Amino acid sequence: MVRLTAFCWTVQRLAGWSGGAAHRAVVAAPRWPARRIFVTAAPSVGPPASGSGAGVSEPLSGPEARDTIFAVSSGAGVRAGVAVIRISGAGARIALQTMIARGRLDPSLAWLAPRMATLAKLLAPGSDERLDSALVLWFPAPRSFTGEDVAELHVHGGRAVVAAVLAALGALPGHRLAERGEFTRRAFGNGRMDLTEVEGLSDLLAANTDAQRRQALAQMGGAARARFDGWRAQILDCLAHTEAVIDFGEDADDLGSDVLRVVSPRVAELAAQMTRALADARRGELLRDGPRVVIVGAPNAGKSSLLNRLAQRPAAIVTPIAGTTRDVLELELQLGGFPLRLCDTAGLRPRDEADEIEVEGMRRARALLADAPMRLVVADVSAGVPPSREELAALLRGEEGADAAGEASGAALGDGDEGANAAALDLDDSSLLVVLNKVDALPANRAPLSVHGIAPSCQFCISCETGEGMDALLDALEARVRALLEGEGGGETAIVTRARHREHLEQAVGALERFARLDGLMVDLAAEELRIAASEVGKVTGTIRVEEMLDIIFRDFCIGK
Ligand SMILES: Nc1nc2c(ncn2[C@@H]2O[C@H](COP(=O)(O)OP(=O)(O)OP(=O)(O)O)[C@@H](O)[C@H]2O)c(=O)[nH]1
Ligand SMILES: [K+]
Ligand SMILES: [Mg+2]
Repeated sequence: MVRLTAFCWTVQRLAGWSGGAAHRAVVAAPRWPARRIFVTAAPSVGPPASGSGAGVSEPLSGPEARDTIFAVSSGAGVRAGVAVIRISGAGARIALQTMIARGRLDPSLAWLAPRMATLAKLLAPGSDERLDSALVLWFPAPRSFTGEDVAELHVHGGRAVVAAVLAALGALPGHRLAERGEFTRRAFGNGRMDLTEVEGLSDLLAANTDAQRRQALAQMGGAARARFDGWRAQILDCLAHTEAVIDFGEDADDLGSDVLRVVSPRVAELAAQMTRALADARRGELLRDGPRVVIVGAPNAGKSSLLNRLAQRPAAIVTPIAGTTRDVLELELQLGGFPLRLCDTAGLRPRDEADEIEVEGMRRARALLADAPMRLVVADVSAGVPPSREELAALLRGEEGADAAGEASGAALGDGDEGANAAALDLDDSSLLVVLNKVDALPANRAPLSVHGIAPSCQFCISCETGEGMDALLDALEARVRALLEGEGGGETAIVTRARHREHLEQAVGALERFARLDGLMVDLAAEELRIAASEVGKVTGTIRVEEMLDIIFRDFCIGK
């Protein structure tokens, strides 16, 4: 990241230095909303825009800002065999006309077949200095990723090559480096993608596991969009029927009951469909982020050793001193193609045996335990005695029990803590696995150990030292993570993949439910509820735009995407 930033700075400075003052302003200007449009129809480079003439000066905002943007799309700052530089905007054509030897001979670009790779010599604008030979791809608008004219230059990946080509592009009037996610933002602005598809693309770029890749691909391909658009269209249809009644004025009351009689079952069915989509145990969101698997237990039980075993590296400090771990240590892992976030925590013990730092560590451990979708409770059985069910329950509950939530230091735990503690207590919950560790210290011919009163399928004898029993534990963990993320649909992709979707959908369902409670005399109110529902669903796909939300979504992208 640091390297990337530093690299871009160099390019910006190079570009600014090689061009005139106007170019410098264009290239280095930090934000895009308040840009000006540059008319780039002239086929030659000509003198740079100087604030009048070539520049049309009414300020544009949002996706309408129409500079020609360019960026390395193949991972800036990375040394690789090939670097892909993408150019989007009306000026993409100019770039090809001025920087490609054949483009100068025949500016009509007739020799450049759309969407076909063409080998070409890249020249510095205004000189015959050869920058590289490149594969050039030309995607005339609107059949391109952004919906604008797009050119791709596949150049050699050396830093000097890439810097020289970027500097040359920056010297063209109206051309500037793209910002984070700006290509995608233009694709969205031009209707090439809706917001859920944009988010799918963002998730695809971030996907670390197969399951994340599958979900992201489905979403990018419009799976969620189709559902949300379908719902919105149906709500709008119901709204049209309802609004028609309002126009009948005096006679509206009778008509109102008639229409609501027809529309109501449809609205109820829509609310039911949306409620079903919401009742997915948040698996779409969990899969994006990776569910948390929290390791808890008494000090020295071997929690950090277990984390290191699972991570296959010494990520956490392990010592024989009880109370070694204090902070929460979280690692991202893959298990059977699924992501998870494994958390090591401070050992749980009576407060009066712990120092101040440990007490804070335990508070954090309990807070995590409370809403973790998976828990591993580790116990040391090297003495040959497994813990009792009651001992485990007491460990998870903590002596403070519910009163911890009321304390000032526990404020971050929030109001729901008492209930959450009770949930953490449920030893029969299949999200909780009991891990009996250090069996290597037991005699070889020992009788198998187990905690009385806990299902055999939920407890595992292991040794972090020798690795004994790890396979069975991993199998069980994988099965549970799979069940959590695939749900009962057995792999049908979730359409609610972000809290944002959930919030809007809940609002929409709320409006539809209020609609259902109105009678035929309140057609105005009924129409208003439908309008709210349609608008909330529209916010998910971006049909209804909320600028702040767009900023947040596109900020997640890398430069060049
Ligand atoms: N023999 C044996 N020793 C183990 C095993 N697992 C952990 N230990 C030892 O137990 C001690 C404590 O291990 P840790 O992993 O630090 O335990 P912890 O639960 O993280 O401890 P705290 O962070 O202090 O709560 C260390 O000396 C480990 O080497 C095991 O499977 N067999
Ligand atoms: K320890
Ligand atoms: Mg530890």
